[in-house]
Amino acid sequence: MEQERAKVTELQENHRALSLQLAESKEQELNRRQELNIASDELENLRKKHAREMTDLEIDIQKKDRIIREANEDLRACRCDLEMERSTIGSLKAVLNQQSNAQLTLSAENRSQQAQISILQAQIDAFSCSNGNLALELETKDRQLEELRTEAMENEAVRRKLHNMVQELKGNIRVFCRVRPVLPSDAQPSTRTDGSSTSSPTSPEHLALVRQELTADMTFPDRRHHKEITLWSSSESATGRGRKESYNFTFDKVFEPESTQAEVFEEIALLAQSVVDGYNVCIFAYGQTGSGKSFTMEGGSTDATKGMIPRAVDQVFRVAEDLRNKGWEYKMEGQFLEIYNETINDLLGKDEFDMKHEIKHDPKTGSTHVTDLNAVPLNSPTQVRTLLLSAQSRRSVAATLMNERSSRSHSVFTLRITGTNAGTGECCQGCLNLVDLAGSERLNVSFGSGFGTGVGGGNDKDRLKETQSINRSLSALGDVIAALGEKGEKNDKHIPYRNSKLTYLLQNSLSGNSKTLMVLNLSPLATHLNESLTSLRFATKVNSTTLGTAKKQSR
Ligand SMILES: Nc1ncnc2c1ncn2[C@@H]1O[C@H](COP(=O)(O)OP(=O)(O)OP(=O)(O)O)[C@@H](O)[C@H]1O
Repeated sequence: MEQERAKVTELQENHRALSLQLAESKEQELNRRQELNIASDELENLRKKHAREMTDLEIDIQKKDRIIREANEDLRACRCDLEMERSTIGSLKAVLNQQSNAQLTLSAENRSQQAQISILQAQIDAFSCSNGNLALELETKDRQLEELRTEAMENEAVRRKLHNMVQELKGNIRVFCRVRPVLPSDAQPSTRTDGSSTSSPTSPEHLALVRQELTADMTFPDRRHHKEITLWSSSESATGRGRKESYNFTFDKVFEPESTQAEVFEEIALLAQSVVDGYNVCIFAYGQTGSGKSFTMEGGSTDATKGMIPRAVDQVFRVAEDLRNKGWEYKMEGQFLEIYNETINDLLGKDEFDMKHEIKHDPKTGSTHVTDLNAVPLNSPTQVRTLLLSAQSRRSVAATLMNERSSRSHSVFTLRITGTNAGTGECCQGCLNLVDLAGSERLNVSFGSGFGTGVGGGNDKDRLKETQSINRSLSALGDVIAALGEKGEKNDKHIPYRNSKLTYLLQNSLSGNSKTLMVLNLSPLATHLNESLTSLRFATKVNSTTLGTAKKQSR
């Protein structure tokens, strides 16, 4: 028992010792656990830190990778550049080689040119000796040229004077004849008399063919002076044989269809110039409707096609300007009227055509005046062109009521010029009348037997009145010219100027106090051959009419 007790005690002692050991172990375990917790916290922190550092490192690595890639790219580009530079250097070296070769050649050439220069210099030295002589010769030639120029100017003045004298001595109405070209509109089927028509009326071949067919047989035999025109007509004799008859006419100038406005004006220029010298000049266009009167007088809108009125005005202004430095001062004014149904209308007026105008002549000065007619001071040729345009539009406004007014009325453009020379005290007045007559085909009776009042056509009352009035005035013109032709030396023949407004207005231009030119316009068409022959006979009579000598209007 004792033993048992001792054993229990020993066991208890062991138990206590073991409990103590256990407690110590537990405490140690607690401590260890705390340490373990701390260590695992630290481990966690270290892990997080490590992860962060790893992320940073990866970003860093990526950056570095990018930098490396870029550096590689740069390197590649640099290599390319280097390659290119190398090839450039290679080609530059080749060029350099070529250039140095060329330089060698140039140097050789340069040396040979230097040698040539030396030779030339020697020649120049030799020439400069004779240069002095040449300069003297040149001076003499210049002097001679100047003398010739002065002589030419003097000759020109003499030529003009002689021209005026010839024109004064000639004393008759001069007549130009102008044939207009065939126009595309002439080839329209409506113009054709045979009533035929073809498939393509506007093709060039067709037009050429139709033109040939339509054109009257006309020739111009005087190739040198251009003064003749011959018309040919074909007819059938009683025996059925074809017969050709020719009609030859001679005028002061004949203009063929190809003639230009400038060529026609060249012949008229000196007449226009005489106006500035103080003469009265009258140019009138005569011919059937559509024969080119308005084209000749007024013309088209371009410089090449402008007609006699604008060209004459330009010329008058040019001459007046030239005479300025000889002390002459000029004043110019323009009037533009039409005679329609024996009534004068002011084409430069502002009102309706209801004003009555009367024609007055001053026997002392030989000047003509139309009452209440607008006289527009003219300062430049451009202003005249504007005036002509406004007159045309005024006429065409009337034409909407009257139908083709221009061929049914006479128009008269008048340019008056007054010149004074303060130095010499001289004064002169000139007057230029440019007349576009109504179509002459309304005259059915030929000149010489006296123009009748045959009616041209149409039942319409206005047309009848127009036709009668045109007939009256054109036949009055024929009568006046016939009477002037018969006047002879005694000067006692009555001239019926008062029989129409037209002849009364142009009295001073027709009575010998004026240089008068008639431009006969002809149609080239075969259908108008008879009308052309009538016009040519009338013009021939006019051409042989002696009016007297034009007088200079000066004080
Ligand atoms: N020399 C020419 N060159 C070119 N075309 C011309 C020529 N002459 C006339 N013409 C043309 O012929 C046509 C008729 O001419 P214009 O009107 O001048 O005739 P006109 O005799 O004045 O007729 P009207 O009596 O009806 O006024 C116009 O189209 C005009 O442009």
